Amino acid sequence: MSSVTVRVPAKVNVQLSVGPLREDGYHDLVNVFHAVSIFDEVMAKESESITVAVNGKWSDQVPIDDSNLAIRAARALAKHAGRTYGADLIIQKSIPVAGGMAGGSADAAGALVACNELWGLGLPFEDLMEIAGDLGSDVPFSLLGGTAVGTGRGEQLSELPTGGTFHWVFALANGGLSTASVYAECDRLREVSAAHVPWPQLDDSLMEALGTGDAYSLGAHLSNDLQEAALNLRPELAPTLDSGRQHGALGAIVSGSGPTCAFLAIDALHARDLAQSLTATGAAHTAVAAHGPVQGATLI
Ligand SMILES: C[C@](O)(CO)[C@H](O)COP(=O)(O)OP(=O)(O)OC[C@H]1O[C@@H](n2ccc(N)nc2=O)[C@H](O)[C@@H]1O
Ligand SMILES: Nc1ncnc2c1ncn2[C@@H]1O[C@H](COP(=O)(O)OP(=O)(O)OP(=O)(O)O)[C@@H](O)[C@H]1O
Repeated sequence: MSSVTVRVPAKVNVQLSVGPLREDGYHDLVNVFHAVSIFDEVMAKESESITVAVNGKWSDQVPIDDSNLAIRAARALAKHAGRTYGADLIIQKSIPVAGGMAGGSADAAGALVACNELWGLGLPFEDLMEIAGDLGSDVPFSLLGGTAVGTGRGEQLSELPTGGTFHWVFALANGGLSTASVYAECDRLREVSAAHVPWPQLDDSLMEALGTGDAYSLGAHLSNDLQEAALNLRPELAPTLDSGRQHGALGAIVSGSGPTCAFLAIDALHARDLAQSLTATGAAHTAVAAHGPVQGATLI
């Protein structure tokens, strides 16, 4: 086999509950991930060494040195297999960079699946999940896809059945936000308010909404403990969220660490109209309609 291609989805967090800061600098979470139909593609081609190239809209914002998460994933896989392997990784990027939609994690997950196939390793999914968890808290979910609850750092996953397809609009922002800075701002706000930080709990009403496919109830129960921090760092996101609500979004929320804003629509037609309204009114410069849940990293 001389080349393989893997398609990997973006994510939105429909519940992101952040526990107290841990000694290792991470936070324990209840993180309800939902994979949506905005995809990066990772192609792996036979080569002597491991390299990466990035094409597409956001390519100029992605590092192509050893810090690229796809390169790190390929190296971690080769190390796990105990041999030196090579692959030219070519990423077709559609997921916003540093947008809170796990774009880098998607590329890492794509590289794991693609190189496992290209190199004929045949490693089981569980091994890939373990390597994924060491690469980043969101990487296991990019492999798994669907809808799932993440605990620990977000890397310990349990799949959640959903009762239907949900329709979303994502308002993309100019420039990204660093995930670490948003968590740090969340800690700072908590320190200032001196409020007790409760242990994160799964929202039963949200679970029921997902299970029955009730978009109205899901919209009412979306929650993100990082939202206040993201809005503090990017105050211009507040009017974007308001605008989506005014145009009939069932729920409006910052996606993960932001700055992408996610809007839950009634159906596909409403999502299309909502995307148009958000751009026509200038509330977003780009708005993309998508649906979920979709599969995780998949060979195509
Ligand atoms: C905001 C989310 O995207 C929600 O899914 C994730 O929690 C972030 O996942 P990620 O981008 O894969 O993050 P990682 O690469 O593991 O960590 C980046 C940084 O985010 C912070 N971080 C991340 C995950 C977590 N549970 N607690 C944290 O405090 C830490 O400062 C860490 O150094
Ligand atoms: N393959 C990659 N694609 C995008 N960014 C990458 C990649 N590899 C490394 N990076 C670096 O990681 C940073 C975060 O990018 P990413 O797109 O993963 O953020 P994010 O979507 O906000 O992450 P998350 O939602 O998982 O917190 C970027 O600013 C970039 O410097």
